[in-house]
Amino acid sequence: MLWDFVSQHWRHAIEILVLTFLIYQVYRAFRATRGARILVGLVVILVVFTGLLQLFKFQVITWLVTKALFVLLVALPVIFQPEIRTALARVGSSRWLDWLLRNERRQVAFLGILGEAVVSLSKKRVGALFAIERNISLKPQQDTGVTINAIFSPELAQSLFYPKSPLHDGALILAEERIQAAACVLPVSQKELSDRSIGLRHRAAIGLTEETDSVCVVVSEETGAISICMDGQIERGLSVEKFQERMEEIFLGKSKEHEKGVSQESGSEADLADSGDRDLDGDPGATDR
Ligand SMILES: Nc1ncnc2c1ncn2[C@@H]1O[C@H](COP(=O)(O)OP(=O)(O)OP(=O)(O)O)[C@@H](O)[C@H]1O
Repeated sequence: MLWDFVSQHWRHAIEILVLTFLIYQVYRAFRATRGARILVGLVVILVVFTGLLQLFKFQVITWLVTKALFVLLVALPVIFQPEIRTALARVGSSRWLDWLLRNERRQVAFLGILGEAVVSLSKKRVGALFAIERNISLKPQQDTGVTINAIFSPELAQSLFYPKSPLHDGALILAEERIQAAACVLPVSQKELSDRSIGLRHRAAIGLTEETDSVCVVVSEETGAISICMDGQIERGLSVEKFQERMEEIFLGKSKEHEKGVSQESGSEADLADSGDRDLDGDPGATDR
């Protein structure tokens, strides 16, 4: 009985909620403007008038009012032009937009710090493995290491990976732009890689990204080479510029024009999947799938 009622009317309930929300937002945007009273007055007159017409069933007047309403609808944006501009300006500075912009600014700052840390570790040939949490929680991997829960800074990252530091072995887990834990053990990929020289640090990065949607960044202790792992793929031997570019693409959704050129040169995604390897930047580094 109740189920029948719910299955018949759930769409109406959603419609009512959406309309209520929209009407309230329009009211909020307009309430402090000069035209708000005119709008309220118009709506009241319209409701009363339509009610009376329904009650007395005056057909000709109803027809006239319907036509006039159409003209009014076209005229409304002209009459309320200043109010609409103010309301739109308010939407532009709304908290939602602020939140989105702030979020992007935080991500940009985070990528800047990560870039600084990675470049410095690479120059000094200090081995490092960063695992960046996205939608899937890395709590199980965090629990294998030592909780840090600190603001992420290049200096702290370098100290943690410093070879004589007690926490330098294993991965640093980053989540919500903070260092959550250090010396974490990641699942090592078992798949066969075309490059057999790939060691455990890189395999652990591949392994984690096979199991989760996280992104891993590896700095090789041997060569200082920078790699990015995502979806079980590794992109190796990235230049600093290429690394920054790829990270922006992954986290900010920014794609650079000339990347199209690179992908055209090195073949489509499907070709790459077939070949099993791909060169990302013409360096000796390759991508293993
Ligand atoms: N399962 C794991 N999870 C996290 N880190 C790991 C794991 N296994 C190994 N490591 C890290 O990798 C280091 C060993 O790296 P190894 O030399 O085998 O790898 P590599 O991929 O060749 O890296 P590099 O180029 O830096 O030498 C260990 O000291 C440890 O810090």
